Amino acid sequence: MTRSSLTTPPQGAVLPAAHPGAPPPGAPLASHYSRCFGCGTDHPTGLHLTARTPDGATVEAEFTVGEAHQGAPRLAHGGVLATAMDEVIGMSVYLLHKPYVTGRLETDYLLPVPVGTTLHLRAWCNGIAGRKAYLEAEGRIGAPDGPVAVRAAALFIEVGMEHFAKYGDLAAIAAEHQDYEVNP
Ligand SMILES: CCCCC/C=C\C/C=C\C/C=C\C/C=C/CCCC(=O)SCCNC(=O)CCNC(=O)[C@H](O)C(C)(C)COP(=O)(O)OP(=O)(O)OC[C@H]1O[C@@H](n2cnc3c(N)ncnc32)[C@H](O)[C@@H]1OP(=O)(O)O
Repeated sequence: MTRSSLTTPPQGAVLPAAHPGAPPPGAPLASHYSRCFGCGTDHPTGLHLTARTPDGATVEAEFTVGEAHQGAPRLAHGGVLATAMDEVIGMSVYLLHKPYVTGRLETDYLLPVPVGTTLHLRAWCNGIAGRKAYLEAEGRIGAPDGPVAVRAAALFIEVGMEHFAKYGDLAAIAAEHQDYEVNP
């Protein structure tokens, strides 16, 4: 992955331990919001990513490129692929049971991805320093060990729940997340 210093963990960054409340290996990860473009089951044209964690810290998911995801004819749009990377990375940091948002997302496109392709996605954390989480993801064509089509590196920033109340709709999130303390 070609990555900038902004998405490279600094010295002293630590790898997070799996959260005790992480889902068991192989269990499906619930969507964090039913209308999310990446994982929402109620989104009409979203990516509908379904994911699981093999170890409580990393995430695996599949995304099949459809008609709604084209850029050039019959080829996936690069922005849609970046969304898939953002989402799977977001899911991995979400395993830490703290709210984070994407601060920076860097993407390398290595191969074109035709409509109908299933991308096998994987995301993991390279370290945490203060509010900053340094994460990475890859998407492989056709199989978990298939050729790499997309790689991404990201900096996610930890925020308080007030972030979602101030800028978004905290009530809509809270309605789907009884597990989060909304007014700590
Ligand atoms: C109930 C459950 C919890 C919530 C559930 C709902 C949603 C939660 C989201 C995800 C959940 C999970 C699963 C799946 C996920 C989805 C994937 C998609 C995720 C997204 O799609 S999310 C939307 C896009 N995202 C944004 O909408 C962010 C807009 N933005 C801001 O809201 C602010 O910009 C913020 C908060 C980022 C920082 O603002 P701030 O005021 O809090 O802090 P500040 O600016 O001081 O930054 C602190 C330190 O980070 C460094 N820093 C900041 N930004 C940087 C950058 N871009 N590059 C390099 N360094 C950066 C500074 O340089 C400083 O570094 P230092 O401390 O060393 O000085």
